[in-house]
Amino acid sequence: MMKKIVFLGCGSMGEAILSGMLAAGVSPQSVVVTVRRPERANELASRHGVTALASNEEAGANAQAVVGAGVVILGVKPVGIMELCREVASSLESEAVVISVAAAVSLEQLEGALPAGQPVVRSMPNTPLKVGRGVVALSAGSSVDEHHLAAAHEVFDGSGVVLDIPEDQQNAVSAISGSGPAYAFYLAEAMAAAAENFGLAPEIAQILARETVAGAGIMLAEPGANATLLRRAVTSPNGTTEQAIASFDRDNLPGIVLTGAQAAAGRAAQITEELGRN
Ligand SMILES: NC(=O)C1=CN([C@@H]2O[C@H](COP(=O)(O)OP(=O)(O)OC[C@H]3O[C@@H](n4cnc5c(N)ncnc54)[C@H](OP(=O)(O)O)[C@@H]3O)[C@@H](O)[C@H]2O)C=CC1
Ligand SMILES: O=C(O)[C@@H]1CCC=N1
Repeated sequence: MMKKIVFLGCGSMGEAILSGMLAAGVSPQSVVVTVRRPERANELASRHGVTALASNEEAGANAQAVVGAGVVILGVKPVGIMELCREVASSLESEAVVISVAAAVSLEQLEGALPAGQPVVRSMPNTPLKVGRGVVALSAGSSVDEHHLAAAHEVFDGSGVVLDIPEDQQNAVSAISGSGPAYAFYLAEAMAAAAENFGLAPEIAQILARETVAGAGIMLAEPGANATLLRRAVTSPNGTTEQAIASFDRDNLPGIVLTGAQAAAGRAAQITEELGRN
């Protein structure tokens, strides 16, 4: 049987990873999750068939969960993650691979809160892992060997593309693929609002925007797909799309996206610094 996989914290991101992992064939019997609220624990247990513990109900839930675990995924918010590391430190197996999904929390900060020599991997996943189309970037800590890194890859391999990157690129990755699903959803929201502005019924507006962004995403997911070529295929010379793209260019949509991504990466750097002061 596969060694136990533990999620300490299982909200939006944790559940997306969990869903992708189970869909890829991992047995729910090998998974234990912890959350704070009992109602959330019950929800996860009944939805996925995993063992779920609530730390508000059982004070030692996190420490209890990591005993005997081969992989421990830290799925909590950056604030509180170091406290969580210290809470479970003495219960971790020395060979357990600790994978943080937290934006902005450095390997140095994580390693400082865990036992010396603990293998730690910093990751930046995204929620499309839930549907098998995620992207995850991994950066290995100082005690990670090839077996530990392979174990981290194995967590995500069945539900998306896994990349190995230097840690100093993590904030940039976070600003593109970590936050990126929100940018795509925001575009869908803006398209629906534009449709309503034309006088279309709200439910029709939602369908048009949702199906269009989803359909375009599926086309982009085809092997060898190229966003520029796909865009050009819609843009007839002297046609209608051309006018919309020209308007987006005049309003500098690429510049707007760049400034937004820079703001996201800047916030990550700020969070790292704030955590360092605690
Ligand atoms: N959301 C995203 O798209 C992405 C998020 N991330 C990272 O993922 C991490 C989690 O974010 P997200 O999933 O959005 O946040 P959520 O608030 O949705 O999830 C946090 C989870 O942690 C649980 N939790 C908090 N404290 C404890 C504790 N002490 N012990 C056990 N469980 C605890 C919460 O339980 P309860 O529900 O009971 O309160 C909840 O299940 C963040 O660090 C973020 O940077 C990274 C990439 C993308
Ligand atoms: O917004 C956040 O902080 C997290 C990290 C990347 C996506 N969501």
